[in-house]
Amino acid sequence: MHELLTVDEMSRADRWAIAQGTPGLTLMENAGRAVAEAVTARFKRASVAVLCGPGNNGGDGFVAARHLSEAGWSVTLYLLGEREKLTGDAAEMARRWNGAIHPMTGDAVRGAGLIIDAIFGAGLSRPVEGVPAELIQAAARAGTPVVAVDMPSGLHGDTGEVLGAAFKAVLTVTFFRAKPGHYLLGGRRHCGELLLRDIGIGEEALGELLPHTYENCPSLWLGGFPRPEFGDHKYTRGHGVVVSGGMSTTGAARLGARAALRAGAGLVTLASPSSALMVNASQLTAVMVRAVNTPDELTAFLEDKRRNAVLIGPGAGIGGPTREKVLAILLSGAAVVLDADALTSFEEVPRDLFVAIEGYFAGPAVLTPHEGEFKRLFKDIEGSKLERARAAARRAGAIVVLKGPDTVIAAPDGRAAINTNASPELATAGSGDVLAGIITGLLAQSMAPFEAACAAVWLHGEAGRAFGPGLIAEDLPEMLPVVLRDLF
Ligand SMILES: NC(=O)C1=CN([C@@H]2O[C@H](COP(=O)(O)OP(=O)(O)OC[C@H]3O[C@@H](n4cnc5c(N)ncnc54)[C@H](OP(=O)(O)O)[C@@H]3O)[C@@H](O)[C@H]2O)[C@@H](O)CC1
Ligand SMILES: [K+]
Repeated sequence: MHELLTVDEMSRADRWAIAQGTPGLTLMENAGRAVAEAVTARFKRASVAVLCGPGNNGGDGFVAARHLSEAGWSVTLYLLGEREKLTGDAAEMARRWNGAIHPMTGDAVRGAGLIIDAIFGAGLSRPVEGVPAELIQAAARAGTPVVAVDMPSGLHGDTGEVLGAAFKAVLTVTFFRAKPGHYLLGGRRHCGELLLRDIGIGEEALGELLPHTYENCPSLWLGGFPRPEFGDHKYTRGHGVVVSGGMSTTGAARLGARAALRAGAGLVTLASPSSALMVNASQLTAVMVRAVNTPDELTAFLEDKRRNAVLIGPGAGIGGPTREKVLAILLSGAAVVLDADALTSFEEVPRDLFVAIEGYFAGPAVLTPHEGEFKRLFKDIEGSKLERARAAARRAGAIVVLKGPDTVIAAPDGRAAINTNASPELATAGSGDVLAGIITGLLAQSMAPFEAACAAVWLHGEAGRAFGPGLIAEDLPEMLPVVLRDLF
């Protein structure tokens, strides 16, 4: 499992390991050595500037400098602040460093072939300014490769936010478990390659911490992923329903329906207004189409409980009729995916939606907003993308998939996953409709909603990667067979 630890959880893991008998000095030695080993394995020998900060991140820097120097590299070490002010393990590692300790000045990286950034790690507590900020600019101007210890200095480990300024590393070596900030957008932009190294903290630490943030990887949901078994027939694989928009906005729903079918739903029906029936019917083959016009007709249509997962929103239109249909679906007890217009339709009355989701008869709900739709429904929720998705999931009582290059999937119980496999090609019209359709297809097969949303986001990312340049939304469902074959 790919757990992510917050800065606070990481320092608790450190303390736990120390309490279990692994000295802090050993952890720091292992961390610094791992950095030196990563550097010697990846870079040609160069003159290295090791930039050490006043805390334990700097301590790791002293260790890395020692190992690189012992390996015959030319190392110049710069310290931010006074040596006498170093304490604890970092002070001891400074004693073990035999070379000179230069004061950190604005020209510390001039002429360096490689920079090791050990200024600030998990202990970043305020915006970076002064000499470190100057060095960040100088490194960027010179194009000197930067290897970051734990976090690029300036990047916050929990939020991925840049405080003041941050190094853009080509490689970041972190320890035990990555942090959310490594994978949220700022981290993706600043960390370069991310290497995770064991430094002697036992896996049992996780049993103490009970982390609930994850990188979205198959290990998180593969165990619950529906796979057809011998003897299954189409009805045992679930029946997805996608609500179509009117005559001129039917394409989005068809994309979703196709994706639901490709994701494994046994049957998929497009619930279409009569006016759009011909348009839809002329474009569909395996997906069925039925005339469903009003909220009452939708209620009647969903009385057949085999129709167990419903997508509404793509092309649905904004306003009262869409709201009524959403409420009808929630009352039916089917699992529901609310996307696009189905979300925006509740902009003025979000409470009505949340109350309906919490309703006695309501099935599981998955909300798939992009940033704009999110702001319309959760106007007052602020913080990092991770914090916002989590708070929204709790408020709505639903799974929230906050989309973007670093999509976050959050559950009301506090679990959250950050997705890391999205390719920029996914930013294309209709891509979100396909994602909503994949979720619907998995829900139809009775996959648990948090896991279904995580799996769908991952499959969507892989499909985009598998197709590559030139991708349009229509291609995504057609890539699912390849992706699924690789997955199993
Ligand atoms: N614990 C362990 O056993 C292990 C930990 N490990 C390593 O330790 C790192 C965490 O160490 P850490 O907690 O000492 O924090 P660190 O990142 O060095 O920074 C704190 C110092 O920076 C200062 N400071 C902060 N922001 C600033 C700013 N903007 N501008 C100026 N100053 C600023 C801050 O000052 P203060 O806020 O106290 O005034 C304080 O002096 C972790 O990332 C990993 O690399 C590994 O060795 C494995 C074992
Ligand atoms: K650093």
